[in-house]
Amino acid sequence: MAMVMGKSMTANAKHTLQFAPSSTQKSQGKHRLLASSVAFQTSSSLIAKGTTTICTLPKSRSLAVKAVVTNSSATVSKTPTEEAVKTRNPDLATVLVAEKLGEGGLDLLRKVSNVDALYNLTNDELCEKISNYDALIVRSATKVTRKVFQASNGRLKVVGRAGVGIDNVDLDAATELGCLVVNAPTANTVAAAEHGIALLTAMARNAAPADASMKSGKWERSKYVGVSLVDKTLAVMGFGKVGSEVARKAKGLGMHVISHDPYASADRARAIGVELVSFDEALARADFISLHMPLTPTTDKIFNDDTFKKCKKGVRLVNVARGGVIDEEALLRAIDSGVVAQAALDVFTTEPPKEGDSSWALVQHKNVTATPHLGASTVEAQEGVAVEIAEAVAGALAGELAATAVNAPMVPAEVITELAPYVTLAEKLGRLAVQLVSGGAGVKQVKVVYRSARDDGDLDTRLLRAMITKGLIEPVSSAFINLVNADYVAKQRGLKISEEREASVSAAGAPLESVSVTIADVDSKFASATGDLTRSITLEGKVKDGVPHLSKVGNFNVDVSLEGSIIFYRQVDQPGMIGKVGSILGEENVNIAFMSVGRTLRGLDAIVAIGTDEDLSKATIQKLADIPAIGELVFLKL
Ligand SMILES: NC(=O)C1=CN([C@@H]2O[C@H](COP(=O)(O)OP(=O)(O)OC[C@H]3O[C@@H](n4cnc5c(N)ncnc54)[C@H](O)[C@@H]3O)[C@@H](O)[C@H]2O)C=CC1
Ligand SMILES: O=C(O)C(=O)COP(=O)(O)O
Repeated sequence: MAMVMGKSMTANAKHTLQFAPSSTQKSQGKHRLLASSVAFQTSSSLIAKGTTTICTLPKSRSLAVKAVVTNSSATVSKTPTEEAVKTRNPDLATVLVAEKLGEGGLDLLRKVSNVDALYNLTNDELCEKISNYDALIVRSATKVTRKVFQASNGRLKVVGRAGVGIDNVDLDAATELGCLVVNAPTANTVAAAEHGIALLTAMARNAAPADASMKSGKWERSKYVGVSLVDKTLAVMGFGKVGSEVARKAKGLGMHVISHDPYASADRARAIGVELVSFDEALARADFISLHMPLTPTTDKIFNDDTFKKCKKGVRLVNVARGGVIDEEALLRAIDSGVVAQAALDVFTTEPPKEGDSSWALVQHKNVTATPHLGASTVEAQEGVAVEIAEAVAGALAGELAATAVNAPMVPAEVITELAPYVTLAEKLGRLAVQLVSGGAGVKQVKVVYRSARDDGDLDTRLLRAMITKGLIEPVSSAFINLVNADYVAKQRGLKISEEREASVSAAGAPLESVSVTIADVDSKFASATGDLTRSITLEGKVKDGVPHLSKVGNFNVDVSLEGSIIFYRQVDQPGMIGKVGSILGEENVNIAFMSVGRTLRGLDAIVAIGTDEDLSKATIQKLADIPAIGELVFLKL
């Protein structure tokens, strides 16, 4: 008699708890996030409609989301006060705010988490502390490097960038380690655009040097004759949120505005009277150039010696984007040669500039107007950004994937709502299937078949694939898997997941009729789970009345709700079996939640799937396995 207990696998099975939003949170405005958030579900429970869990933390650090005001308060200290540590609520997530954040955001965070506001940490100090935190909030000064993610030992689950540019966060490292990165992309747009215009006008009229001259007691009217903006051509490089706002304002100043942005829509540009042109044409025509693109490998030093050669002599340059989009040495040369008449810079390659470097030399140059990265620094923008990022981080900790996630696929809220029970089903199928694998060859090939009446374009399977991956990998490893890193982790482990669609005519309205997961090229602890192919394990599931059900084990039809734990066994189809099994479970106080018998032919074999509320002891499993008519038996945890 082949009898296998699922012990070694189940011992490894991890229990994760989702962060589900409470009504309190929703009443505090979380519903705004839900409207455009991606949800992600864990193994442990069903979720509120429209949300799914992106972050699952070990139970000990689970976030009981409730309105609790902790005693931790904003401080400029580098370590939390003893009082703050003592009064920490262990049921709440702990958030490190590493740069100055508006009070509105801090208040919001304090209601749902323990908050340490510790500013001016060095990178080493951040690395030392980060393993104490579930979330980190930064602005542009903190470099969230791979070292930081590694130093967190897997605890850090969310990084919130209180602003737009995420060039100070190592997104590859975040993604690989399953850490969600969110930003606050809208609240500082107007501030940055206003600062761009402030620098443009201040530069044209020499406001800063004239002010410095007057403060030194001089009255130099002829030295500071400026240039007019009206009728001049402004090239806005990057027609995104800030760029288009600058364009709108510059139109109001009577400028002729052209723009280069490889991804901008011509209609949007036309709507505000802006002509979209090529990069070279923008340079050739502009009297003023204003930079508004992100710093990426493509835009790194996009303004260099070659670029400046293409500019009109005497062009004036404004940069409120990122210092790195300009080769600063080349800009110094261009200013010295008169190609660039003036520059107004808010951002630098090195912030703050250090004596001797190119940023420093630019700041000191008489033709340069400089501000210390002030684009987002208005009272209004900082309050807005603080609330925007606090909502995004709290939402992510509560299991929602904020609309501003920058390293996870965005799935519309209505798709999440619709797929929620299938997401649970997908994880549980993966979790069950991998527990049926025997031997140490490892799972390398998995085929997922979605039976659906929907067209391909009408069924987004990314969430389902990610959850199957989670289910397959988490029970047999220490990996933490979520929507952020599922594909990455699968690839790292050489796990190939192929997806197929089968058309079905039934299940009117439902996105899916069934999902099946086949692990190929493995031996099974439960031979009956192998389907038509030898050395493969196939499980199929369906959603009934919103509840995930197992519908097939190998070629046997079963119907068992996927809750609690499951016993599978193969038995000779004969009377009295249910009674025998039931009384053994009863003696051990194990409650049967569901039971399903699937047989091939009367009198031949049957597969029985029993859902139990309690776990089975080794002795109970042995007693069941010893029943003579039972051929093979496994106990699996969901
Ligand atoms: N100085 C400061 O305090 C602030 C700086 N910023 C920076 O301003 C920049 C723009 O921010 P948003 O408008 O909010 O971002 P956004 O994402 O709305 O716009 C960026 C635009 O740049 C375009 N782009 C990408 N590559 C380009 C290229 N090679 N050439 C031309 N355009 C390109 C994109 O298509 C997009 O339309 C970012 O670098 C951001 O970090 C934003 C806020 C405050
Ligand atoms: O939002 C951005 O991209 C900014 O550059 C603002 O940076 P800050 O948050 O002021 O350090």
